[in-house]
Amino acid sequence: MIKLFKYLKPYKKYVAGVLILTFFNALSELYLPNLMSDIVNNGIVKGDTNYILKIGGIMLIVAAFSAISIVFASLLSSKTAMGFGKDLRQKIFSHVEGFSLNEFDKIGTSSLITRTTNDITQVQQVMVMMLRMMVRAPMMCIGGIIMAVSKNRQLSMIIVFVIPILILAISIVAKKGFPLFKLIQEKIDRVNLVLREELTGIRVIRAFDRIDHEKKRFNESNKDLTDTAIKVGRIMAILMPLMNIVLNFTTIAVVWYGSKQIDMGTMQVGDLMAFIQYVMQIMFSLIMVSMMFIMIPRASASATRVNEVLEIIPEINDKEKTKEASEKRGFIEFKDVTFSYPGAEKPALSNISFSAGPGETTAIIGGTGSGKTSLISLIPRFYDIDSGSILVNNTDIREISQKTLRAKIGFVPQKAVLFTGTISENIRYGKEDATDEEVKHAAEVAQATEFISNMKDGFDSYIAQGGTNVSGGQKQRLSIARALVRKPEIYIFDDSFSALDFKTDAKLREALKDETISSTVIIVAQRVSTVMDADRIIVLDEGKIVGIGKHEDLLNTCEVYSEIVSSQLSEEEIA
Ligand SMILES: Nc1ncnc2c1ncn2[C@@H]1O[C@H](COP(=O)(O)OP(=O)(O)OP(=O)(O)O)[C@@H](O)[C@H]1O
Repeated sequence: MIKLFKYLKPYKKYVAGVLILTFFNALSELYLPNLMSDIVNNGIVKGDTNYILKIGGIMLIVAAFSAISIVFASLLSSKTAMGFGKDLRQKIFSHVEGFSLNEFDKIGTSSLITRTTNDITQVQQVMVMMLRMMVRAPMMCIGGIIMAVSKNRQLSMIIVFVIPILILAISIVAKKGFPLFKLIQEKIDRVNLVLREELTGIRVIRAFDRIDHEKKRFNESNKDLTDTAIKVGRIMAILMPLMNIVLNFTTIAVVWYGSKQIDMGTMQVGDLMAFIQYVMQIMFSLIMVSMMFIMIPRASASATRVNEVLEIIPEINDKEKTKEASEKRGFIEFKDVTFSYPGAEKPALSNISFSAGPGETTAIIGGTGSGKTSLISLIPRFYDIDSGSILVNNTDIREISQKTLRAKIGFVPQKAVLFTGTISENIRYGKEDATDEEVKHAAEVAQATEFISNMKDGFDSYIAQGGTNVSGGQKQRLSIARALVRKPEIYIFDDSFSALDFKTDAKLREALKDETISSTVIIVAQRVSTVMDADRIIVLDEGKIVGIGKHEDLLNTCEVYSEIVSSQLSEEEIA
């Protein structure tokens, strides 16, 4: 958790303020019983009303000072903790933004969400408590002991006897509870994961009538979390009554021996009353420390999880000195590229070599799992390759900054992703400063204008979370428009026409021809009709190129291609 303290740096003035204010608060609280003993011994016992009023007045001032200082200390500590949480969430978010897809797979989306929300809140809560208790608890404990000893040395022996008992009790309870805290956070992760899967997969769950099964799965993980939390709660619940028993017995002992001393005339009534208050203060400060001991392990389990994310060094980084790609536009070259996913037994792609240039359309076809998506994911450097090189405009993509590289690319993913916001906002995602004309033009080329104008608010119509209020084909067209508005050097379409009917697919490809005349186009497709006209067709099979050329050539030379073609087209279409 200490590692996270560096995020407190911007708030050091606040932290200093809290420490100073709690210091004064503790001082005044330690002073109050002393004043009370004075009022009893010299005012009440002697019947001196003036003295009572005078010391009473001072007591009121000290109490008011104590109250004001604690109010401001609370305010500052809350501000610090909230700011700390905000900064940390921001830090995680921007760090995670730099992750390659491998790192996302490693931690998992659900866990990343829990870590950014719940885990940070745990750390934040303890931060507030620590700020307030760090100075106050030791001061009240040590100060209380000093004051108590100064009031009566003999009676103080009771405290010496009780403190080790308390410390022992706290340590036993804490030792039992510690391991369970980490477990709780992991179980929250699990609940989040199940919930996420169930919410995103609700249609499949209903269609396959698996609601009962999913309910059971959620109940199991929910119960698991609850059981662990109850277990921790039970262990921790012992602590408070235990403390109270010790506290009450201590008070009884103090009153017992104190009254005997008063009887013998070796102690004054006021001193006994002050002594009892000091004992209370010592005990309460110990209770506070023990509460901190309860919360710190949980927060430190959370802090470890947060640190795990922050300590991941993204595999894909820009070199210190990045090159600008040359003046050339849109040239792509794969030179003997081999790539494997981490932990995979064999490469997803082996010895891939080809080149593509502006004004050309390169299509990639192959059976499912043949490596098409993997291949095009390498161009924007979503993953780094094992061997070989990928050149864009004659420069290795590892030499160019990721920002420069990606600015050259208009990427349309296999699964269209839209963001909450209006249609025009979604299209403008490709180019922030696109004019209304540019947005409209992109929509037109993507064959989206018709359905957009049929929507209630046209381009201002609202896209619901996850794009659920538009159809699959409409989503695809909007994500195509988003790439088009960028006017990039390189277009990558990953099976992006699959949800379109044949007519729209043909119209869209026709409109794209004019639009992409000076750009390099790479299209991944399952349909032969989509790739037939391409300048170059790459046929993939089990991660290897088994054919490369034009449609007519491949029909005669590539067995895999002719099999795909004959399974899809009629004799006349092939000719
Ligand atoms: N993130 C990943 N981690 C590990 N292996 C993966 C990952 N993504 C894909 N693979 C594996 O790589 C191989 C190629 O997958 P890829 O998605 O590139 O195929 P594809 O040709 O695009 O298939 P489809 O047409 O079904 O989309 C498959 O065997 C797949 O199991």
